[in-house]
Amino acid sequence: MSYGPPDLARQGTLFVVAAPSGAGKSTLVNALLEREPAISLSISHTTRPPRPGELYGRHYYFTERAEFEREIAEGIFLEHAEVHGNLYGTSRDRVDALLEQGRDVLLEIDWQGAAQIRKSKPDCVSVFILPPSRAELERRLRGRGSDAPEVIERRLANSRGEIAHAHEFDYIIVNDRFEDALDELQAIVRAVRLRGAPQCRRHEALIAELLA
Ligand SMILES: Nc1ncnc2c1ncn2[C@@H]1O[C@H](COP(=O)(O)OP(=O)(O)OP(=O)(O)O)[C@@H](O)[C@H]1O
Ligand SMILES: Nc1nc2c(ncn2[C@@H]2O[C@H](COP(=O)(O)O)[C@@H](O)[C@H]2O)c(=O)[nH]1
Repeated sequence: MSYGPPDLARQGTLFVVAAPSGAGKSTLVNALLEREPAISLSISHTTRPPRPGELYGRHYYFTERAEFEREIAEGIFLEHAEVHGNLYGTSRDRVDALLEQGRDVLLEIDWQGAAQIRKSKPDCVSVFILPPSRAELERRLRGRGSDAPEVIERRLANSRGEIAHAHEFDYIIVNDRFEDALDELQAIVRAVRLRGAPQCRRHEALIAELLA
């Protein structure tokens, strides 16, 4: 589906959204895309088996590990990481093509992928979603009912290591009341569209000059 002519004079903005599993990242991103349909969501590749109802090409490009590893070697990924025992990656070509057409693109990835993206695309805008408490994170993961108990345990255990990287992101949103978190995410997107990259990064060159 197309949402009006792309702005060819400007590169699109790359938004990166990360969170511990169950914090509500996909729910927030899907609701954001309803409000901001001109943003393109990148569909990731993964070796994770599909959950009931998940479709190839809509939720993920589900891939065997051997094929994924071949694709890593071929360099097709803009970023890739092992998360909760499975490989996940973002293919480079589609993201670059959309950005060059002036489209804004959103990646829903983990903190390791976000760190790789920050190196290759320093103008990206990154957002980390926190749950309001550990108890609520666990409630959401169990309540979602999409993963086996041992998978939920693993994801909960991994959440500490993921949350330890929250401060590396440009923005942090606490997803307590859903509508408030969604408003915050939309406000970030709108502010970046109006004013460009986060304010502190736009002045990096001047700060470097003043410190020289
Ligand atoms: N603010 C909220 N209050 C209560 N429940 C929420 C809230 N946000 C999301 N949820 C619910 O929490 C569960 C987990 O949400 P979601 O699947 O979006 O998490 P996620 O961060 O994308 O996880 P993963 O990384 O595993 O894909 C879902 O059942 C969702 O409906
Ligand atoms: N580095 C990347 N991480 C990704 C990508 N796609 C998804 N993810 C992250 O994996 C976990 C688990 O996802 P799930 O669908 O199995 O629940 C979650 O944190 C995702 O953000 C990717 O392309 N690269």
